[in-house]
Parts: sequence; C-alpha cells; structure tokens
Amino acid sequence: MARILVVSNRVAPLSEGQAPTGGLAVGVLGALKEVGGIWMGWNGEIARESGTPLAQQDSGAISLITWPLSQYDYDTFYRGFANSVLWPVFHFRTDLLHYRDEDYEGYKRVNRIFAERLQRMARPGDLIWVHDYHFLPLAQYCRELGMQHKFGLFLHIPFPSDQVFRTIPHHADLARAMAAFDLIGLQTSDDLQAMRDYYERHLGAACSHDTLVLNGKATRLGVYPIGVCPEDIQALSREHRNSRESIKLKSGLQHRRLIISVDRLDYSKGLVERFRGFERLLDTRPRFRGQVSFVQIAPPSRADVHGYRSLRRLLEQTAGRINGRWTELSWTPIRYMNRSFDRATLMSFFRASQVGLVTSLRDGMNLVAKEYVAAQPEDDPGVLVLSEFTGAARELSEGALLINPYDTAGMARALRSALDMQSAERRRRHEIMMDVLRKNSLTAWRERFIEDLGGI
Ligand SMILES: O=P(O)(O)OC[C@H]1O[C@H](O[C@H]2O[C@H](CO)[C@@H](O)[C@H](O)[C@H]2O)[C@H](O)[C@@H](O)[C@@H]1O
Ligand SMILES: O=c1ccn([C@@H]2O[C@H](COP(=O)(O)OP(=O)(O)O)[C@@H](O)[C@H]2O)c(=O)[nH]1
Repeated sequence: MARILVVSNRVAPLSEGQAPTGGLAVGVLGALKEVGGIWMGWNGEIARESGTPLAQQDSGAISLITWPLSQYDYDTFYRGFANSVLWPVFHFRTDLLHYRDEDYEGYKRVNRIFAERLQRMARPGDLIWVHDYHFLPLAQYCRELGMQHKFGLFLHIPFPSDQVFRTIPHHADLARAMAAFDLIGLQTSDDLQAMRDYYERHLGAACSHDTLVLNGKATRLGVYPIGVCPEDIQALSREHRNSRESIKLKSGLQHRRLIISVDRLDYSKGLVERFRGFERLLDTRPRFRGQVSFVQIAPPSRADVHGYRSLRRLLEQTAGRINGRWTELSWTPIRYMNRSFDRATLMSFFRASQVGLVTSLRDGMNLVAKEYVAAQPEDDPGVLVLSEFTGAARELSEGALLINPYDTAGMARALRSALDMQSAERRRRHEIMMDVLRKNSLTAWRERFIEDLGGI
C-alpha cells in the first residue's frame, strides 16, 4: 500500500488526554491511527523564521513533522488571508471579509514553504492528502517544483455559491491553482454542486458530475462526509461515565435535565442565536424554569482575528443578561465555560445530557453532532437538536430534530419537543442515526478518499 503523506495547518497533539483544537485535527488523527502515515503541519508556535526548527514526533505508525511560523507569516497567512478572507467567505460572511495584498502574499509564501518541505519529504509513489482552505494553491506550487505525485484536497468547510466565492480578491487565480489537485473532496453534495457551478460558469471548465476539466487538466470531485468511530466513542463515554469531571457535572445539576453544546468560540456556530433560543424556552414554557440547565462549552478560538473578540463580548453579555433574569438561589440556567475538555470527559458529558444542541449558521460538517449521538446510552439516549445548515444535517435528518437557527421560536419548540420526547421515540431516532454513523464512519471517509485518489 502507498504511504500517505498528510498536510494540514493544524495538527493534533499525539499525547493522550490533551484536547485537540477542532474537528480537522480530531478527524485526521483518528483516520491516520488505523493506517499510519506522515503528517506535516504548523506546530502552533511563533519563531524567528517559518519552517525551522523542524521537529519529528513518532507515535505508533504516525510520524508528526511540525515547524513554527514567523510572526509575519502567522499574521498574514493564518490570521490574514486564511481566517479573515477565506474562512468568512466560505461561511457566507462577506461582511467580515478583510482583504490586504500583503496577506495574500503571505498566504502564497507559506504555501511555497510547505511545498518545499513536502518536496524534500515525499518519496515516489506517496499519496499526498492536503487538508482545508489554508492550502488551496499547494498542489500547483508542488507541481512547479517538479513533483508528479497524486495530490488530493479535502475541504472541511462549506463551498459557497458562485456569487459569494467571487467576492474573494484573486478568486480565479486560486481556483485555477486548485485545479492542480487530482481529487477534491467535499463534505456534502451541495458543496460539490456549488464548486462545479463556479468552475463552469466563471472559468468555463467542462464539468461532468464528478470531474472538471480546466485547460486540458482533469480534477475529480467527490463527496466524502467526515465521520467518527462510533464504537470507540460509545466505549469511551461508558468507561468515563463516573469520572471525576462527570460526577462533578452531575452533582452540580442536582437531577435537573441537561442541554449541552460544545463549540469553538466561532461566529459560524450560532452561539448567540442559541442562547436566545434557550431564553425563549424559559420565557414561553415556565415549567422548565429551575428544571433544565444549559451547559455551553466554548473554548476560545482565533482570538486575535477580526470578529472573534466582539463575539466573545456579545456572548458574555447575552449569557449574563439571561442568567441575571432567571437565576434562582439554587439554579443557574446557563453555565458558560470558555475552556476545553479532553475527549473522554466530553463524551461522558454528552452521555449525561438529555439534549445535544447544535445551531451553526454554516458548518462544513460539525463532528460534535455525530459524537453526541455516538456517546448516548442505547437504552436511554438523548436527543440531537441540529441546525439544518451543518453538513451533519444532510446525514442525520431522520433522527435529529432539525432547526433553523435564525428562528428563535422554532428552536425553543424543538427544545421543548426534545425534552418531552418519550423513550421509545428517542431510541428509534438514535438507532437510525447510529446506522448512519456506522456506515459513514471515519474509516469509511479515509478509505474512500484514499482509494479514489490512488485509483486516479
Ligand atoms: O485550526 P483552527 O484555526 O484553530 O480551527 C480549528 C479547525 O476548524 C475547522 O474545522 C472544520 O473541520 C471539521 C472536521 O471536518 C468540520 O466538522 C467543521 O465543520 C469544520 O469547521 C477548520 O476547517 C479546520 O481547518 C481548523 O483546524
Ligand atoms: O473542549 C473541547 C471542544 C471540542 N473538542 C473536539 O473538537 C472537535 C470539534 O469539531 P467540529 O467538527 O464540531 O467543529 P470545528 O471546531 O472543527 O469547527 C470535536 O471533535 C470535539 O469533540 C474537544 O476535544 N474538546
């Protein structure tokens, strides 16, 4: 079997017990654990120069090769073009687009540094699997260095509509460079359709349902919804159900029912809308006052990027206002925590809760939704209330209660239905969702992508 060389900006810590940042790191780590490979990326640190020193860490069959970024590259590549242009636009937030020429230059420079590293590291026959919007031109730069490998790109975030994508300065250059990949994987068929539309309408590419041809070069397109390992999560949540943290959570609840949400503190996650939905539940259904607690775990993310700091302030105000209005001596409605938890603890929290609430305004997939389902006890599962604007909603629509996060009253109604749902109905829905999770597992995601890339 060919060796797999993975490139992503964010990599997961290899040591047990540390909370990884975001679903990409969780997903790639899980996928590589099974087959091994080399994983290259940023070590999360700032140094004098990007790319050195290079560190290698081995764990089982995975070799992690990481390096720092210079302050300037971090500012222009990561904070700048990646997270102030591509991230907001791909999440349909053109109002948050902040473009600067120097950021675009930095983005291209860091991509060239990664291309050079990759060239030194790759052996003939390696399959190169690149992840996410940080590296749209990477395959193009590698080709310019003479690399003839098979390059695959998996985009973890949504692909926006043609009109929205065109708000990115230099969008056509980026899209032409992306066509240097042999395979581009997307989370949903909507994303694939949007990408195809752009190439067809704007660049005049010839597109069939799974291939686009631009200037004589063919790129395969495919839908590969990222998944989880349901059995591992089930086992983890069972084993840790009486962990210290889990017992602390339960004793704080004093037998009240629990709604739980876990997200990076990001404007794409619909956190403010969610707080308002919970407030509406308390407003309109007095019987839930004092009876239901809402725990929001929201580790800070990209705190130095435009839009994130003001979101944090708004959330603090909103949670403070709602708690100020409803808190009783023995009950706090919202417990809002800006910290992360390790995976095992999170899964035990999911197991202890009656409702998992996901309200993203746009989300490539949302692994938390899938993890919530997998962590439930089969005989008494909780209910997933899920935004229709997540990739996960495309797979879990039969088992979850789907909501539009902009519809506050609708969200409150869904929360009420979830809290009132009878056990038989909960079990029925849970079974349907578990079947989907088993079918579209993390293993299936990796196998299908790598098989398709290898077969090109
Ligand atoms: O690396 P950061 O800037 O700290 O951000 C964390 C990651 O956020 C995004 O995750 C996405 O990938 C998930 C798994 O496929 C998906 O479920 C989720 O919908 C996406 O938002 C981002 O795409 C990653 O590059 C970041 O590492
Ligand atoms: O305190 C935390 C918060 C989140 N996560 C994990 O981070 C991932 C978040 O992925 P998701 O796809 O939901 O969203 P993203 O952050 O990638 O946009 C999930 O696996 C969570 O279990 C974690 O391990 N600890």
